[in-house]
Amino acid sequence: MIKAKIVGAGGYGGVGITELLLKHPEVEIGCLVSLSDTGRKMSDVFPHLRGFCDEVIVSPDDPKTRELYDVVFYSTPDGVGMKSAAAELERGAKVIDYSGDFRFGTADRYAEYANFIGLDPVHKSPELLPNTEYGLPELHPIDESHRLVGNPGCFAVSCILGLAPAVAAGIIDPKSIIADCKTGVSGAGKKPNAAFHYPNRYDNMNAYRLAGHQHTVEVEQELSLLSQEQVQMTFTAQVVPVCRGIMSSLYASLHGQKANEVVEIYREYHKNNRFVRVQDAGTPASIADVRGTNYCNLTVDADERNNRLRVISHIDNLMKGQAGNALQNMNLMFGFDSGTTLANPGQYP
Ligand SMILES: NC(=O)C1=CN([C@@H]2O[C@H](COP(=O)(O)OP(=O)(O)OC[C@H]3O[C@@H](n4cnc5c(N)ncnc54)[C@H](OP(=O)(O)O)[C@@H]3O)[C@@H](O)[C@H]2O)C=CC1
Ligand SMILES: CC(=O)N[C@@H](CCC(=O)OP(=O)(O)O)C(=O)O
Repeated sequence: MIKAKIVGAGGYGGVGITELLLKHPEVEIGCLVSLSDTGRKMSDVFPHLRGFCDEVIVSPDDPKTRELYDVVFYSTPDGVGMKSAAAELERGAKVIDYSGDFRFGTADRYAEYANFIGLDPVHKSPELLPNTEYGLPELHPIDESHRLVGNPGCFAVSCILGLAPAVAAGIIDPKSIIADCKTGVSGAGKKPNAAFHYPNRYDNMNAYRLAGHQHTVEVEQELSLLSQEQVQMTFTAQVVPVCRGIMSSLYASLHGQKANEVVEIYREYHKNNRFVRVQDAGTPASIADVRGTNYCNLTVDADERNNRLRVISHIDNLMKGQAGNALQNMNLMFGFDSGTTLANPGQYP
């Protein structure tokens, strides 16, 4: 049995990993840390956990936080994990951070990301960066040797899994990619603000951060590793009035392949990726098929009239886009089966 600490337990990613770990046969939740929910039982903050997780949430400076936990999840905004992950690693813990803090392997790459989104470009623990892994196990095998993982961004997961086969096979022009991505409201986290007030969200939708969304950097980074050329894309994030789910519509210019050939390339690329399901355009698909699951469903197609790839990628932003993927990483980092507590079909409708 391993012990877990969850920092940011009071937020969506924190409750998400709590729900999953409560069902995990090899993990016990040892410590829940947050800011404004300090002193409250987890089940008072999230009543559906009553009787399942009545642990009291502690503040980041509580002595309990300094005990040794085998795994520490940072479900916190950018800039939190990078300040205390080194101490966790020194104590002997393994660390999985959900933010952008450990998605880049050098201080320069981190600075590029931070500058792109207007954060302080100086990483607080640059010495850790050579040992971090970009935590998308479908592209970067994760195993027991890994001690620090930067869990990817939610849109990034949907785009990278949906474009990697085409980029790796060289069947598209890597400068022609368009990612048109829609997310549910939970993507913005739990803290209320005016833009996410009910009247602004209900019966409404909008594109945002057109000047530069933070996930552009990691998608281009990861796809460029698979390509002979630097990948550049046009990325449009949109928020739509659903609670959880991402639908990314991905387009690029093909070099003449037919739809059935493209589907075969995708099936071959993802054949060992248990959480990626490839289907052709004849099969209906929606976010309802992945809600509450760790699956990424890819509908793969070619518009043969215009010689264009079209892939529709569906994930649950809080699962494969966040806590589910984090648990997949944890399973691999501790030598458990990657699907422990994750290999289930969710609930429908
Ligand atoms: N929501 C999504 O779809 C996805 C989010 N992410 C990333 O996951 C991370 C968490 O996101 P999400 O769950 O949506 O966010 P939430 O805002 O729902 O949760 C963040 C939590 O972190 C707590 N927190 C903030 N600073 C600290 C600190 N210094 N020490 C301890 N706890 C702290 C907050 O406490 P308090 O509320 O009291 O301030 C809150 O409980 C972010 O990095 C986000 O960008 C990644 C993929 C998808
Ligand atoms: C609706 C909304 O605001 N969604 C968030 C998704 C959060 C996320 O994935 O956070 P990271 O940057 O840590 O990956 C966004 O677009 O920023």
